[in-house]
Amino acid sequence: MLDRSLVTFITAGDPSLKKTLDFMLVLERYSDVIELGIPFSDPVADGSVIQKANFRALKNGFKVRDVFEIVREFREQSEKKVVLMTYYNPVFRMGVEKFIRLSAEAGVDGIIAVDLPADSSREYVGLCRKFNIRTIFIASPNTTDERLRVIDEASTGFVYLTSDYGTTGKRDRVGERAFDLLKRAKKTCMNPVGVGFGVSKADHVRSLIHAGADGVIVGSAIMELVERYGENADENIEERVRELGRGLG
Ligand SMILES: O=P(O)(O)OC[C@@H](O)[C@@H](O)c1c[nH]c2ccccc12
Repeated sequence: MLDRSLVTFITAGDPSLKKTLDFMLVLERYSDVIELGIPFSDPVADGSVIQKANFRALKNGFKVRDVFEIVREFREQSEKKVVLMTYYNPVFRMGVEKFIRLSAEAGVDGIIAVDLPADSSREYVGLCRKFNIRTIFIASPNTTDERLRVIDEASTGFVYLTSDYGTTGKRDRVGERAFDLLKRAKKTCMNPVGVGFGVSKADHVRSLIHAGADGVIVGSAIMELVERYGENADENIEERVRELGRGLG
């Protein structure tokens, strides 16, 4: 699913469903995969920028079903890959099979269920295979090689490497931990690997791709623009994503 790819993340429904579609149509011109986040009331893996985006979207009345409608409308205008990012709770509440089926019908390519451990995902992975949805599981710097193998086996899209401990959010630099994990993952995993958490400058993108990453994921550096400019963020997003893409070489 990744090959020198820029993956761009936005939270669905912030500041509105209509603007989410507009932003996706900006992102798709400069990125290879769009990761669309489903707002959740207790986003424990997220730093303050994306937390606040979640709360704004929920306050605006976002419903999980809305995300399928956005993807359906996006599909009328673009063939770029779309991956849903969600906590497991909304999937579980809707019913796992129904969630995956509605995703597939809308034109979703993959799902990241961020708090579903790879080793308890058998049923979920089987259903994703059935509906032709790629699975993406997450590994972090403290993940052992043995666990990396389990994560790789459950994944069919790519393996998501978090650059650091803690939550999503911009960081000044890409630390050694990210490069260590990347090196281990490239040895251990059959899937392509993407690195996210803190990637916010073209230089970060360049150094990760140079170190062997198949893709990088950028979220907070985009969502902070939505926080600042709201409905009018399109041009700022375009400028930032274009600049980040330069790092792909
Ligand atoms: O925001 P950052 O630091 O650029 O990281 C990407 C991230 O936003 C996106 O992939 C994401 C948003 N919420 C998540 C929760 C868990 C894992 C990943 C995510």
